[in-house]
Amino acid sequence: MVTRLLYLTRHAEQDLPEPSGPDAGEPDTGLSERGRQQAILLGERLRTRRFAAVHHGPLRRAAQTAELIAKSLPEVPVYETELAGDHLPHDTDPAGLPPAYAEFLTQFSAAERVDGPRVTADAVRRFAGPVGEGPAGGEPVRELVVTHSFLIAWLVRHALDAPERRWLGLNSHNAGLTVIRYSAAGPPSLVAVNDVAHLPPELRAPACPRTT
Ligand SMILES: O=C(O)[C@@H](CO)OP(=O)(O)O
Repeated sequence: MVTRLLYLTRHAEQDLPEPSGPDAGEPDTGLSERGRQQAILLGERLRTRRFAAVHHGPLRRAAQTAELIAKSLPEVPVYETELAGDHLPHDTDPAGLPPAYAEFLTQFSAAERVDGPRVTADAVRRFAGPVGEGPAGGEPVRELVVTHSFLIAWLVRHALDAPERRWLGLNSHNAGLTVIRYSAAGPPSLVAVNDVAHLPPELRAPACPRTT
């Protein structure tokens, strides 16, 4: 088995229009100008690493982030995958949770509570473990996944073997970097969590507010 270094980033800042009504839903918009700068800087930070692939979710904010990062990673294949999409990772029982978390969970439909955990379990099977084969010479396989806050929270929780409800409250910065190391020698280790050293202070957005 070959060690996998899984690089995870939440998409860069989204360009959000003014809310158009309580039932408008979340629009599938691309990046703001700040978001574009965040993505470019993350790409420059990753430029010296050798990646096997970049994967991104289908929504425009993730696709555009991946596209800008990939400009710094020529030769690296880029794949769109639903596994990196924005899904509720777990149908968490609100009983006993702090009221803010319980309230947060009420927004998800029955379908989202079934489909999200199923896709997320597939994502764990695909990304969260060492790989069967890799480059010669013992070099780890690096993959970058450009995704959304929920999947990063779930993979961090999974790496720590923390109770399932603890995905709540793990929030990611736009274009923040989390790196998880999976080897056959032991449990996953968190190499970096929500690292924004590549962003100047003015580009460090506050953490995703949804579950705080
Ligand atoms: O909607 C949100 O709060 C998160 C959930 O994953 O998505 P995003 O990272 O796209 O903001």
